[in-house]
Amino acid sequence: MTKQQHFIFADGAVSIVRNWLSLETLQRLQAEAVDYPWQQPSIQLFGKSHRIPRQQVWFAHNNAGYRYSGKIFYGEDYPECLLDVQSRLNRVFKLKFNSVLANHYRTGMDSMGWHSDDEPELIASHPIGSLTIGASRDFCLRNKHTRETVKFELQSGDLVIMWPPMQAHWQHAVPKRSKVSDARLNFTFRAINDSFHR
Ligand SMILES: O=C(O)CCC(=O)C(=O)O
Ligand SMILES: [Fe+2]
Repeated sequence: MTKQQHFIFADGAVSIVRNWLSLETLQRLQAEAVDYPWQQPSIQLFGKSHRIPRQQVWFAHNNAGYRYSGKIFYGEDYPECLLDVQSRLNRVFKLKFNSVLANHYRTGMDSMGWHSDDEPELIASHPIGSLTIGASRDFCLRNKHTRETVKFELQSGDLVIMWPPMQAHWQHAVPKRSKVSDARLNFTFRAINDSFHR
């Protein structure tokens, strides 16, 4: 039995299912991800161009467009194992994920800053699901209004579901951890309106 934890806030909720991915699927997905078309796009910050501190790939049904880091990315076709995992998530939790941002944190020096997954092309009434493989990292949540923060350590195989209206009221981040030398993969599944950027 996998361990489940549910955190209910006044303005959102988070579920964590520890060890949701079997070791076999985890290894298959990790092997598949070696060949993903990883990118490290640049963003403009205070007039200067910076590469994001991690690698990313956007996969989406119907090659749906997603605007992040100031650019529109059109979704790559789904790799086989990632599609299997998404189908299983959709079946088990009765969800409609149709896109996923894959993140590769090469070491603890790679990170993701505070943000909400609240872009207008995402369907706000649908949860966000996130899977972790590899190094354990802290996943931090911060309430936009009260600044309350909550920290979870995510381990290989863990599934997180952020339920609406979490993205409207909370931000999340994966801070740098200089002592971590191993890589971490994260897959953040979303439901996107695929006719938004046409
Ligand atoms: O790596 C993580 O756990 C979070 C990724 C994330 O927040 C995102 O892709 O929007
Ligand atoms: Fe996010």
